[in-house]
Order: sequence, then C-alpha cells, then structure tokens
Amino acid sequence: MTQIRLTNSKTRTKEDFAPIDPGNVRMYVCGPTVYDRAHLGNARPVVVFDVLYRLLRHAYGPEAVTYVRNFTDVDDRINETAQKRKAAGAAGTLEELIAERSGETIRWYHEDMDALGALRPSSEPRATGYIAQMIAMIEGLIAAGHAYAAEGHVLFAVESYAAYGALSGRSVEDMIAGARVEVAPYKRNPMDFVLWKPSDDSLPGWDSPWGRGRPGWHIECSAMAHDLLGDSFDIHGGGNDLMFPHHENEIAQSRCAHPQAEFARVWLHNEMLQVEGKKMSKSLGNFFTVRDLLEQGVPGEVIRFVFLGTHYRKPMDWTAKKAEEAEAALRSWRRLLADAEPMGADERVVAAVADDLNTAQALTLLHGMAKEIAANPQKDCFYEKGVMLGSARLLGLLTPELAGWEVTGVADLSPLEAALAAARDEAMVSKDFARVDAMKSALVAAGVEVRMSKAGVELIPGPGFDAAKLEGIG
Ligand SMILES: Nc1ncnc2c1ncn2[C@@H]1O[C@H](COP(=O)(O)OP(=O)(O)OP(=O)(O)O)[C@@H](O)[C@H]1O
Ligand SMILES: [Zn+2]
Repeated sequence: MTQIRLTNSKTRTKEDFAPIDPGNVRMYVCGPTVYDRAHLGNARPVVVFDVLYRLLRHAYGPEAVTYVRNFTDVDDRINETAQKRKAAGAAGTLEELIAERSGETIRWYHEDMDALGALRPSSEPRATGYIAQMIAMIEGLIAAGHAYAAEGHVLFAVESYAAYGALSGRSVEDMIAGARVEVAPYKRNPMDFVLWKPSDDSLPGWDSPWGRGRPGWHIECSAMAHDLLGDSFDIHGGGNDLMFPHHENEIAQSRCAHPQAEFARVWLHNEMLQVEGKKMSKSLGNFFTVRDLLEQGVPGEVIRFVFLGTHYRKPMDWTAKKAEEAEAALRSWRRLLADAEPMGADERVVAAVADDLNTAQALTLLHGMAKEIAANPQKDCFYEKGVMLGSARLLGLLTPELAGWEVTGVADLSPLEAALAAARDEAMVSKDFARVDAMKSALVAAGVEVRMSKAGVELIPGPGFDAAKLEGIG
C-alpha cells in the first residue's frame, strides 16, 4: 500500500502516516465562519484537504475515511447583518434572520466549492447544533480545575495546562509579552480565553449554568470533533493563520477534557494565499471572492489547477499568467483524453501526492505523460491515456463534474482541421504554400494553437480563443 508521509506541525517533521484505525481514518478541518462569501484564500484549504481526502480514500478505500468540516454559525458578523436587515424592516425574528444569513452563506459556500471540484466532506456540522455538547465539555473543564466562571463568562485557565503553547512553540510569558490581548478584569491570566460569554437580549443566546449566553469559537471545534470523531483521531487541518490561538486553544481544551486521549495526532497547516506579500483577508480588504473569478469566466477547474501548482506549505499568489497556463494545459489535456476511459493512477503520481501532497510534482508528471501521448499519435495510446486520466482524477482534475467549460463557446474545429490538412496536401503538390500560411495566421489570430505533423493537423483553442474570428477561414 501507498505509504503516505505528512509534515506534522506538532513535531515539525515529515512523518510516516499510520492511522489509529485503517478501517476508519478520521480527519477534522476547520471550516468557514458563515457570515459572507468565501474569498479565494478561504478556498485554498478546501482544495488542499480535498486532495488529502482523495488520497486517503485511494489508500484506505472510500468507505474507510471520515472527513468532518464544520460551519461556524455563531458569530457577531452574522448577527450584525441580521440586525441591519431587521432595522431595515425585514420580516422575521432576529433568530430567523440570523438563520437566514447563515443559510444563504452555506448555500453560496457549497456552490462555490462544488465549482472547484471539492468533494463534500462526510459530515458538515453546524456549531449551533452542538451547544449541549459544548456546555457539557465546559462543565467537565470547570470540574477538573481547568476553567472558571466569572461575571457570566467561563474562561480556560492556561496555567492549568503545562503544554499550552507547544504547537506554535511559544511560552505563555512570550505570548503575554507579544500579544495585544484584551485584559478583562475577570481574567486570572491575560492569556485565559473565553469558553462561554453572556448574550444580551439583542444577541442570540442559549441557557446554560452560567446564564444565557453563547460559546467562544475555540470550544466549538473541540466539541464537534469529539462528538463526531471521538477522543483521538488522525488528522486535524486548517490554515496556518489558525495555529495560534485557535488550534492551541482547541488542543488545551480537548486534552484537558479527555486527558487519557491524544486529540489529533497529526496537525496539517496550509500556507496563505497572498496579495503582494500579505495574507488575503477580509479584514485587510485585499480580497476577491471565488464567485468573482467564476463570474469573470475563470473555470473552477482552472482555479483548482492553479492551487495545485504550489506546495500547500508555501505561500502563493494568484496571477492571470498562472490562470492562463492552467487553462491552456487543461484544454489540451481534456482534448487529448476525450476518448479515454479512466484507469488506475500512475504509481509515480500517487507517490508524489503521498509525499506530503507534492501536487506540483504530480502536475509535472502529468505534463510529461501528455507530451508522450501527443508525440505518439500513430501508436494506440489507449492504456497511457487511461492511466493519465486516472492520475489526473486523483487530484480532482479532468472529472466529469468539472467538464464542459472547455467547449462552451468553442466551435467544433474538426472541419477546419480537415480543411487545413487538405490545403497542405494540395500545397505539397503545387509547392505553393500561400493559402496554408494564410489559414495558419488567421487561426493564430483567433487564439488557436496550430499543430501540424505527418500524422495530421491538430487545432487547440488557447486562452485568448475567439470563435467569432474563425469566420471566413478555410
Ligand atoms: N489568505 C488565505 N490563504 C489560505 N487560507 C486562508 C486564507 N485566509 C483564510 N484562510 C483559511 O480559510 C479557512 C476559513 O477561515 P475563516 O472563515 O475563519 O476565514 P475568514 O474569517 O473569512 O477570513 P479572514 O482570515 O479573511 O478574516 C481557515 O482554514 C483559514 O485558515
Ligand atoms: Zn477549528
């Protein structure tokens, strides 16, 4: 079987992956806070962990992998939109308007991530569905001396957990020195973080032993992961912007609530999508949404390909040039493999993906396979094409779900291929190539790549393809 190796943020080394139970490999990934459309940065972990999910399913069997990705639907930014709508006269209670905002954002998220070819996780819990489990976990932490109630809040006492800071490699003293933490009067230590906070009448709230209130963000993931995956599970993922404080706090809560268990064995963090050296983020305002790109006509498969071109542990930018190259490669691959039946993925491609998700290497291998198939048109490449298609699908590329964009608006070029081939045959006899040359330049002007070999003529629409300019050629 394929030996998967992953860089574990906890140990800072690349390790052989060995699941607790190969019959049920379990992965939790922090999902979006559903207050607005996802920006392109938010899509990076979705694509990265989708590739890992596909790899795990390949290695252990599709039934043997459980992938949980949550929706954080308790958030002041969701409340704000609902309050604004209410103030503007929208019908319904505040609770209903909050549910409406989360609901529409989840629908958008699904539409946008489906468009990138991301498989839906096995389970997508919403935080609001797990309030009872969060309260139970907080009660357990208080009983064990790891948390305390003060002024309607419950706080986690970081000093009660000796390993606090181990994931991000900081000591509590360093954190206090370096962070601008809110020093609330009810905190025993400035780094203590909120497990529960009070809600006034204008905010959603749930009854609890500490009065009407709502959970802090970190406890949500601990409670959902525990309920759906158990005390100990295999992989926990998310962007590296979440390592501190979110993941540090998840570890503290979960390890203290279930001291006999490990919580997550392997922690995997994707690097950031950047804009001019800075993290793309809502707060910096330097973002565009996945929907913006799709509406500009960038196919979801192209966005996916661009993400796969950079290793997940490296920062990356989105550029028009990368998108163009991705589009050209995908167009020619889809054309090359139009008649192929998928077979098992090439072992070298599997090995690349299994080596800490080296998707860039996998794409290089696919380029090589495409070149070889194209260079042997007289050879029956049935097998090679099938293997290439199977390999691309391990990466979630060239799937039937993502098909179609490469032909929309694109004319059938085969009559032109025949016409150009016939013109060339005539020219070979007459030695007058003027017509062939004229056809070729007209095709190039229309954004078509012209490939002529002894075996025949191939016309491939490139990124700047314009079907309107084909008129009159041939
Ligand atoms: N620029 C980025 N590049 C890669 N991943 C990102 C980026 N920004 C956010 N993420 C990831 O997106 C996921 C969803 O995050 P979340 O919903 O908390 O983000 P957000 O609050 O909408 O984004 P922001 O960080 O812009 O405020 C997390 O795994 C997070 O690490
Ligand atoms: Zn989380």
